[in-house]
Amino acid sequence: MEQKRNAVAVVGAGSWGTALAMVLADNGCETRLWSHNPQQVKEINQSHTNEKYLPGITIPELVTGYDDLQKALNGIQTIILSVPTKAIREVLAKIAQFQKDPLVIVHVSKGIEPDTLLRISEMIEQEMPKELVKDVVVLSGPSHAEEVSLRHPTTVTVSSRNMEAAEKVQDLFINQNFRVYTNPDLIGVEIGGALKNIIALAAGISDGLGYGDNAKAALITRGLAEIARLGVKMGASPLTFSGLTGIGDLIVTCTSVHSRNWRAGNMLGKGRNLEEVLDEMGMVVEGVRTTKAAHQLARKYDVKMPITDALHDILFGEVDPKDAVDGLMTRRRTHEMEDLADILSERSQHL
Ligand SMILES: NC(=O)C1=CN([C@@H]2O[C@H](COP(=O)(O)OP(=O)(O)OC[C@H]3O[C@@H](n4cnc5c(N)ncnc54)[C@H](OP(=O)(O)O)[C@@H]3O)[C@@H](O)[C@H]2O)C=CC1
Ligand SMILES: O=C(CO)COP(=O)(O)O
Repeated sequence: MEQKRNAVAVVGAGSWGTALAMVLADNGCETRLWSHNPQQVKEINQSHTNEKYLPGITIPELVTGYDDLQKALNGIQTIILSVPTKAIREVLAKIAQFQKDPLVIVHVSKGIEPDTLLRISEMIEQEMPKELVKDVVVLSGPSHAEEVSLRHPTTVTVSSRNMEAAEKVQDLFINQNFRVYTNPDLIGVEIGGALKNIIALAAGISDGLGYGDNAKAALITRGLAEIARLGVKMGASPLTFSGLTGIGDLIVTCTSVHSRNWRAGNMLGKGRNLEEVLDEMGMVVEGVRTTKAAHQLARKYDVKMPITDALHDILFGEVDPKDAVDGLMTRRRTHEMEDLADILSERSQHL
């Protein structure tokens, strides 16, 4: 593989941080993988494994584990932020305590913060002092860590307000197994990545209830319609939702047993309760908090999001999943494309 000589810090050694560290190492980068768990760092450095998050996978020698965040970032210009959305502010606040030079911050998380309703790039800009941020870039798309760590062909997209920064990140990650595209639509890329987790939970529930492929196709297609309606109202390009970070990530997450969101939904559909499902997963299920945020966003932007609302009722209103599906199927009859067409026409009148 092509040899490059950058040093990069990956902040967060869960499934995704570890798989991305492997891609960087394959590209010849000196890769520092930080975890807040010293035992895990010991395992990474001694056995070159991360059994909890990527069982059976050997991590390349160019990846070194760090449990000291300041040491991991010493002399580093680019960090890959790979902790769950809920942990982002806490980790950034730690970095801001010692960091002196501006960083390129590449975030790879898929969520929206409830209550503030901020996308992750906005959370980073709010949490980090301006002088410590050179650029913020998002990397997103249909990419299960389990398959990336096996070097199976994978495609993702990077976006940023500064497309030169996005192109540098494209160059950092791209290789023969990991193809990286660019897209200037930062809002669309972040919204697609975050909201697909809601639909993946719903698809898991549908499968858990014993429904079939027709129901799954309906959820993916109508799920995409409501994600696009909200995204376009928030300023995204409608085209982005037909790309990797829209339909691409919906397909992979709604149809794969690797998806934690699908798996959690599947258990809910089989009658388990949310608390015990999250305990059993032991890994992040981003769609739960993002459902709360999207339910709030639908009201803020006055957008119809019936699948999100139904999932909100199941997760937080103790509505029985079967009743929620019945509710969706008996909604007032409607035109398939009308709402998005209205939103686009309203938007063009404001241009
Ligand atoms: N897994 C995947 O295939 C993909 C995931 N993503 C996104 O990447 C993000 C991370 O997901 P993923 O790696 O899968 O999650 P995991 O649950 O696999 O791992 C999360 C990691 O973050 C650590 N962590 C949790 N809270 C904190 C904290 N407060 N401070 C420091 N570290 C913390 C965890 O540590 P501990 O072990 O101690 O809990 C763990 O190492 C999510 O937003 C996800 O949607 C995106 C694309 C693919
Ligand atoms: O985002 C992902 C794949 O693109 C991973 O999805 P889960 O978080 O549901 O596992």
